[in-house]
Amino acid sequence: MGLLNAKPSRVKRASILMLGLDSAGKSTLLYKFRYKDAFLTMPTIGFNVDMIEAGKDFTLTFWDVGGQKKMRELWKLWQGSSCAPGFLWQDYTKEVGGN
Ligand SMILES: Nc1nc2c(ncn2[C@@H]2O[C@H](COP(=O)(O)OP(=O)(O)OP(=O)(O)O)[C@@H](O)[C@H]2O)c(=O)[nH]1
Ligand SMILES: [Mg+2]
Repeated sequence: MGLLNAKPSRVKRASILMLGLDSAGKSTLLYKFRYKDAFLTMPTIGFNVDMIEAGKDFTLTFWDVGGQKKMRELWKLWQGSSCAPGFLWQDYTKEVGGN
């Protein structure tokens, strides 16, 4: 009964799938979004999932999937899902080289 009377949630939700090779910086970016700070990360085994309130009525769910070769097998699990794919690659040489 309670469920029948429940009002539909006004909160909008979206999911972002973070894909990229190992050490591209996916987990670092997610922790930065989540905690506004850089974290010491470990290579992701499997995946991390985190929900972030992006606005008053808007939440984003991030799926951060490990990018090591043996983890890339998992990527296909999200095939056909409603997640928006976000590919991440990184060229750190620009940071250290100053180009
Ligand atoms: N210089 C520099 N290092 C970074 C940056 N982003 C991440 N790193 C470093 O790169 C390493 C790997 O970062 P992660 O965020 O764990 O990489 P990942 O893409 O999650 O890797 P997997 O979990 O193995 O798929 C860590 O030592 C980070 O500190 C960046 O923008 N600049
Ligand atoms: Mg990671």
